[in-house]
Amino acid sequence: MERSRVLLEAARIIRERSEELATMETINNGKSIFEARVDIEISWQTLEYYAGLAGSMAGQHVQLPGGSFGYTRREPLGVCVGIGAWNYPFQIACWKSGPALASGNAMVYKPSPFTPITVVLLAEIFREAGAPPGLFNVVQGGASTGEFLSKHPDVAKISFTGSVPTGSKIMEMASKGIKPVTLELGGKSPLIIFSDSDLENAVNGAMMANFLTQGQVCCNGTRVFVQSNILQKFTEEVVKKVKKIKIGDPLLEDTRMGPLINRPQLEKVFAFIKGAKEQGAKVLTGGEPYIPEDQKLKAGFYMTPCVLGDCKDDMTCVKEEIFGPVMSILPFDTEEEVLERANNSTYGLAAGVFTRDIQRAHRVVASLQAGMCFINNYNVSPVELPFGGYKKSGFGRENGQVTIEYYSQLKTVCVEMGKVESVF
Ligand SMILES: NC(=O)c1ccc[n+]([C@@H]2O[C@H](COP(=O)([O-])OP(=O)(O)OC[C@H]3O[C@@H](n4cnc5c(N)ncnc54)[C@H](O)[C@@H]3O)[C@@H](O)[C@H]2O)c1
Ligand SMILES: O=CCc1c[nH]cn1
Repeated sequence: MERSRVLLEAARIIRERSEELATMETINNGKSIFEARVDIEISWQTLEYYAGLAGSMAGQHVQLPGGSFGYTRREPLGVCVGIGAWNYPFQIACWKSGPALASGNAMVYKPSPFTPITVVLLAEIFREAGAPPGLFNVVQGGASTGEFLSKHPDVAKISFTGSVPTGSKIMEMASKGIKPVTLELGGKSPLIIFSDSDLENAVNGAMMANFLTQGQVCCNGTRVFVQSNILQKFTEEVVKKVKKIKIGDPLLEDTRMGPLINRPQLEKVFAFIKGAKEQGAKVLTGGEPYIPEDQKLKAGFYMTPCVLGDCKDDMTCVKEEIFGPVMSILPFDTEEEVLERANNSTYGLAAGVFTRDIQRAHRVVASLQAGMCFINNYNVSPVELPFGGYKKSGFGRENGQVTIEYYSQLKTVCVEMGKVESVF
């Protein structure tokens, strides 16, 4: 209950300061203030949710013959390290610290060097909320700092959010110390639109699946499979909507797309679009540098959101994670065919299906190789639901009750009520 009170107070402070925190997150990352507000809301909800679980953590009591019994205790791991990506800086820190602190651990958190600011505010908020000094710590730095923390003998667990290559290195370092890891890695998720979908919903779902946070979202449904008989109508509607996305100063109320995180990321996205064109894809809209009118924004890393048509499964833009505002549209004919193509990826973070046929919806998600599946929506993140990947998208989960298991260890106590029967 003591941990619960600290988390609830931290959630209250975040709620009270949400406008200031959202503004800082926009400055930190470049995402629109509109989206940053949602991130902050999800963040305090996360702390409230784990505050609710903190007081009810319990083990099991197991009866054994002769009045003997056993019981289990759920115990903290110790010092947990959180290493975060730059796309949801404050929210990722709350997704990790909420369950870590609720379970009785301390946390050392390293944000991405591209977004160092808001997690420091989170640390101040935890202190103000009554967390003892040293319970939640922020260490700034890049790869070498992350490696130092991952190898440190006093660290009990590492929870990592980032790319597959870094995740693989972290797993290797953790293996030396036999430390548990949670890996929230990248994706190239499929979104399947059947012709019986509510078209307006499906189009809105595809927009949500591709263009939040300038397309820099791990679970984005960037391979949009559309049943051939609605391909033309769907594509027209999506292109119309994408052209209307308001790009510009992310601190303005009506902006929906700010700049990408940095110059290398922008150039990487343009290289994917160039490669897509060379491989035969057609740019239906966007994919160009965007120079805002406002003088002070001219050096920003802006681009117009892009839709690619005439895509094929073996194109690089369809196989690899772009991590930018680029949607690839792929036609399909049958359920069987689309399932095989959707699963033909080394990733397995998320997947989505739009259909009015509820039996088909459940049949399809049961066959999809992805940790987070959406039916008739995409990219909603309720804290009550576990989130995480299959295959190279990682393992372990964030959010939901199950995450307590990733931040605690189980002790079994066996109690003898009779005499010791020695075999010697
Ligand atoms: N599954 C998820 O929940 C999720 C969420 C957000 C982002 N991502 C993924 O993250 C990637 C983009 O983020 P990124 O560019 O920040 O990823 P990244 O792997 O480059 O960096 C992530 C973090 O790891 C640190 N790091 C880098 N090298 C390290 C090393 N050798 N040892 C220890 N730490 C190291 C970085 O400083 C940063 O804090 C994408 O692939 C995206 O899909 C996944
Ligand atoms: O980027 C992936 C999804 C997510 C949102 N918040 C943390 N991870």
